[in-house]
Amino acid sequence: MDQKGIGMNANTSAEPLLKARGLVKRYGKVTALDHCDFDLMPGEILAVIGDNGAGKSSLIKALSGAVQPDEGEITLEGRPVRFASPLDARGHGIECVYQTLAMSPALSIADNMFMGRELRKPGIMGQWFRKLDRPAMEKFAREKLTELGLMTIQNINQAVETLSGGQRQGVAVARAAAFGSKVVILDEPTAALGVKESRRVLELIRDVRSRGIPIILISHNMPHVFEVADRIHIHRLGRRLCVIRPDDYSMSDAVAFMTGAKVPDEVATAA
Ligand SMILES: Nc1ncnc2c1ncn2[C@@H]1O[C@H](COP(=O)(O)OP(=O)(O)OP(=O)(O)O)[C@@H](O)[C@H]1O
Repeated sequence: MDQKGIGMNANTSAEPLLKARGLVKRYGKVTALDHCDFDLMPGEILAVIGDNGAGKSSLIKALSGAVQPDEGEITLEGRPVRFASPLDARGHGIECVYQTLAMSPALSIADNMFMGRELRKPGIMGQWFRKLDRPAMEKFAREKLTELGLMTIQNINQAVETLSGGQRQGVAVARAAAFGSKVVILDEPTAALGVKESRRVLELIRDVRSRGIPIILISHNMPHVFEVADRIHIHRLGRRLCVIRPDDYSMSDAVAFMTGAKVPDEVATAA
């Protein structure tokens, strides 16, 4: 079905930046994605919510190259894509920050920001002896963290294990935003954080959006979802049930849709 009838923001006329149609993912006898559709509009924060086991992770994994769907099509900026791996998806500008952050705790912030993309010294030292250009990496990391207002971090050479949970999440998001990403996917970014740190991460999510990068936010935290999301994709039984805007529905409506206690009306029809 198309997007008619869904109350949307100023992006309504735009084409989805990232779109999926009819995604199917089976694990043996379990159908984790059952002809699932998905639309991420340019510049929006799209929350993905759903009950445990509804298939949210499977959807995100399919969109970020961590699993290959058995059926269906994904398009990025209107072009069909097929991601062989998360690295492949990243190469196309899709950055995923997982719950279990892919960071090396003992390495510095600068090192973590560059993981797999280190800058080498110019000339023979870099090309043949693989010497890292540390000053350039530190400068870049410092600039990016400052841009996102994350310079509460004192020392760029500080090991990531010495950072607070919120700061770590910040580094991961800064990393995603710094490398020219087209889409940033955040999986439960506030799950392990305290109130103050969660606040900071929510602000950071808005900052990233204000830089024009759309965000997919998977979260079980309804107040956070309702606070930052432009639209909310509600996932149920392996597919998109509907998409709502936080202004049009209450949190209890969303939970009722998610659990099947209530059937969405046409304002919320997208599935
Ligand atoms: N690797 C796997 N092997 C077998 N079954 C799987 C695998 N991954 C997911 N599933 C199954 O697919 C279904 C959807 O799981 P998925 O993790 O995508 O849901 P979810 O909405 O992210 O759940 P949660 O909120 O609990 O993390 C579940 O029934 C799950 O058991």
